[in-house]
Parts: sequence; structure tokens; C-alpha cells
Amino acid sequence: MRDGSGEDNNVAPSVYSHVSRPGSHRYKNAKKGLPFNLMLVGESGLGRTTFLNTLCERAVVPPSEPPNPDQAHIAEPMQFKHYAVDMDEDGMKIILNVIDTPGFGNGTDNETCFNQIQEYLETQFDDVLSEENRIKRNPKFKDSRVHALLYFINPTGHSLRQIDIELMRRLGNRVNIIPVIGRSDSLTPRELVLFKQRIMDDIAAYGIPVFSFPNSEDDEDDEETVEENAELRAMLPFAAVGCEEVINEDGRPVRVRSYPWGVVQVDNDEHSDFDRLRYVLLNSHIGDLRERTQNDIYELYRTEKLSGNTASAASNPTADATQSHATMALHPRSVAA
Ligand SMILES: Nc1nc2c(ncn2[C@@H]2O[C@H](COP(=O)(O)OP(=O)(O)OP(=O)(O)O)[C@@H](O)[C@H]2O)c(=O)[nH]1
Repeated sequence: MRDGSGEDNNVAPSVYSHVSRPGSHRYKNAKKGLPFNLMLVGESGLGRTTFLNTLCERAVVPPSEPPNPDQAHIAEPMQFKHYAVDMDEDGMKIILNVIDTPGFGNGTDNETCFNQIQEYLETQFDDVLSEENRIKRNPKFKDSRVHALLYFINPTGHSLRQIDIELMRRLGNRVNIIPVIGRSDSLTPRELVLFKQRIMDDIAAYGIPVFSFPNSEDDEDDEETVEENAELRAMLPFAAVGCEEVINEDGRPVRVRSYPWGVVQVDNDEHSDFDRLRYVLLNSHIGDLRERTQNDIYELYRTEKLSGNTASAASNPTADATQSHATMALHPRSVAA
């Protein structure tokens, strides 16, 4: 494994080493390892870094220093922090590159954060575009386009806030956005169901183009995939819970959060959607997310860039959705279904 320090560490046996599901490894052709670039965005305290450590099954991000009370009034600017972790998912090597964005949403004006993230995403597209235009290609070129952005929503139980709507509307045509409820164990099961419904109502009402597990446009998907995608659409937004400790249950390691009243099991589908989300990202949909980034999102950007029209689509996704086939593919047509 490589972590933020770039050093190799030993990889502990995964709690998922026993897992193999139908649809596993829909994307197999990666001998050297399949690169997957994942961005995490959400306000401070929603469990982004705990989620990352849980996803990678190790402390990729060390615990942060407690904030100095004397400095509490100063909003730290947003940063882009990079972590690279080699993962073994059911026999497939995945080179996971994570871009975390601590400091997002800390200020009163979030416009700067929105601009910085949009610029980051577009810079990666520009790099690919200029590489494509070189007469002699660089064999060591690293494709850093972001394949998925997990957007962490505050578990308020109410509905989406302005910052959520703005961010997702603005970037939905630049990256596959997967909405996630952070610290979802703060809600009761009933509150969670209602909150998910309200969020999806808002997503549909505001025309936010999130990644909605679409089936192939040419009906190439088999019955199992169609069913799985419908099930995943119904789960959106995913309810995330990050692991705090590992306990031993019948000789098996179980990742949990402990409370006076009992434990929340991170990988138990009845307690959280963490396991399904992990599987989507690292296994069943890794190919779809990568292909969609290349075939739809990048192609749209490339067309806009070459025709000198880049500003409009990212800031006004729904307006452009009526104009181009590529954008139509990004429209949340299946979200409401
Ligand atoms: N209830 C609950 N608490 C969580 C969960 N995940 C993390 N926490 C707690 O929430 C606090 C913040 O977690 P972090 O992972 O540091 O949150 P973050 O979003 O990375 O926040 P910053 O590091 O400030 O950017 C910590 O006290 C965690 O223990 C969760 O799933 N449920």
C-alpha cells in the first residue's frame, strides 16, 4: 500500500476477502491495476476522513490535531489533499487516488470553494486534452480525471441546503456525483427513509445531475444489471457510517461504532449503506464510472472547450441538457423513476 507519505506498508487481510457477489468484476481488463480517482467533498465534521479510512481499511488519514480555540474564528481555506492507496478488491488491483477537500464550506461565501473544485476538475480534462493533441504522446502520462465525487450531506433530517444544491448543480456535468448522507447513524431508520426521500425530491425538483445508475442506452445490460441498478437508484443517497473500532464476533472481525445502547455495524446492510457503496465504487460500477467520465463527461467538456463554450454547462446543467446528446446522458432522467 502507498499512503499519503508515498511509502509502502503491509496490507492487512481485508474484512471483504470472503466477499464475491454476482456482477463482481464487471471490469476485468486491468493487469497493472485499475486507476480510480475519487474526490471527497463535504463540510467539516461529516465523517469524510473516517469514511476514507473505513473504505481503505487502514488509517490513510492520520487523526487531525484538535483545533486551537484561539484560532476558532479563522476559517481555514479549502485544500486539496491527495492520498494514493493500492487496494486488492476480490483479486483485482485498484490504484485508488483520493482527493480530499478539507475546509470546504467553512466560510460564509462558498463561491471560492465551488470555483476551486470546478477548476480542479477542468484542469484534469485540460491535461488530457493537451496530451491528446501532442504529436508524440508521453507514455508516462497520468490521467487524473476524477471518476466520482462523493458529496457528503449533513444528516439534518430536513432537506438539501443551498450549499448542497449549488455545489451539485454546478459540478454535476463535470463529474459523477454520488450523494452520501454523512454520519447517517445520527438518524433513526424512519428519519433516514424520510430524509432520503426529501433529498431525492429536491434533486429531481432542482434538476441536479447526480450519478443515477443508468442502464445502457442501447439496452446491452443483462437482467441482473438492470435489477441491480434499479435497486441502487432506490438506495440513493447512500447512508454512510464510518468505522470507529473493530470488535470480534464469533471469531470474525466486525467494524462498528459503539454506543451505550449497542453497536452500529458499518458493513451490515441493515445498519448502513456503506458496504453497498464500497462495492459500487471498487467493484461493480468502477468500470461504468470510468467510462462515463471518458465517454460522456470529458467528451462534453472537450466539445465545449473546442467550441469556446465551457462556462455555461457547469453552471447551468439543465439549460444545456436540452442541447446536446452528451448532456442528455447526464440528465437525472432515472433519478425520479
Ligand atoms: N455518529 C457518527 N460519527 C462519525 C461518523 N464518522 C465520523 N464520525 C465522527 O465525526 C467526527 C468528525 O469525523 P471526521 O471523519 O474527522 O470528519 P471530516 O468530515 O473529515 O471533518 P474534518 O476532518 O474536520 O474535515 C469524529 O468525531 C468522528 O468520530 C459516523 O459515521 N457516525
